[in-house]
Amino acid sequence: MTFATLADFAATLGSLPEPDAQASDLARARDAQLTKPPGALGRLEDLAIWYAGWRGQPRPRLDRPQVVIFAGNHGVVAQGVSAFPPEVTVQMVANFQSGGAAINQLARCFGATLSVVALDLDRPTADFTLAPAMTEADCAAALSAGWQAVDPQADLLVVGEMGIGNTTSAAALACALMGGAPADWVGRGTGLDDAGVARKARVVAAGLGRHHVAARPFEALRCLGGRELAAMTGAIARARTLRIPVLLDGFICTAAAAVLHCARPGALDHCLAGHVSQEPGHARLLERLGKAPLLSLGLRLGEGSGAALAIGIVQGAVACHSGMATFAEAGVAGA
Ligand SMILES: O=C(O)c1ccc[n+]([C@@H]2O[C@H](COP(=O)([O-])O)[C@@H](O)[C@H]2O)c1
Ligand SMILES: Cc1cc2nc[nH]c2cc1C
Repeated sequence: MTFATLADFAATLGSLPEPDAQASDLARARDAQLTKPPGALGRLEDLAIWYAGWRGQPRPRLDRPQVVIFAGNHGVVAQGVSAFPPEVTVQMVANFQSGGAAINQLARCFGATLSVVALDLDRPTADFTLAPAMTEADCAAALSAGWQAVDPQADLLVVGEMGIGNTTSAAALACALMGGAPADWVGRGTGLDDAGVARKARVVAAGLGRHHVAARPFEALRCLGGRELAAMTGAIARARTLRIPVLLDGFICTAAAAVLHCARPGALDHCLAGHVSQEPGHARLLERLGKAPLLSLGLRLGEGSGAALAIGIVQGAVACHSGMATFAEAGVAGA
């Protein structure tokens, strides 16, 4: 599917599938019979039941995790908001393609396929302190690219990103969607010092002053976001239509997801927070979304890394749920 307008994309949120209640009920009943004290697998039990509901299978398999990394460049880097130069975006895309990045190693560890989608890297978005980051056509094209990147055969999706400057876009987007002050949403990103963080907050404030997007989530995405953020928004929505569970990565990924939540409450019910990153706005945003992260490892890399690690947690939960013997099968006495 290709979207020509933001309204075309928004229309896809009108009829989203829900989890299969019968599969969740049967999974819950199975969980109660497995050879462990009730609740002894903690959050893994809820995870397995959640996964079973979305997949529509009481005893699901998890065989085909997919990681997709979207890359974009940002005009707002002209404001001095990143510790790294913008050329790093295209250089890291080459690194992903040749297998040298952290995400290549992590995807391999968990048996996930990895796709890399570079979005017009030679045509950065506009500096949002001066103009909307994207035209409607650009934003719709990026949403479409995300939508199309999801493999319909995947049974778990990680969306990640690469884009020098994108923690500034994510902070502006989060502030527009959730309110509060720019200082609540900015952090060091790739390694700004205190003066850099203060400058970043002023840049976010300038963007919010210029674009009046309150209560218009897709306009906030268009004016303040970036192509890789819009692509993540599109991919997360597409996964929902396919009932593919999603693991959210760091601050930028979660800001992109929050657009869907604000446009249609419940639109992220198929998503779990893979981890909480070091970027201070991430924990705040997850709290606003009501999502408790699976991992908290002090990561601040992006590129899907924290969510990829969490694939292993979901694999563990599903393997126990679907592979364990019941008390009756194993001849183990109950409590
Ligand atoms: O995932 C996160 O929470 C995260 C936190 C800090 C930095 N990053 C990554 O660093 C880049 C953006 O940082 P910056 O300082 O250039 O805005 C981008 O490529 C992200 O993948 C990612
Ligand atoms: C080197 C580098 C690698 C990254 N991976 C994701 N974001 C990144 C930012 C930098 C600077």
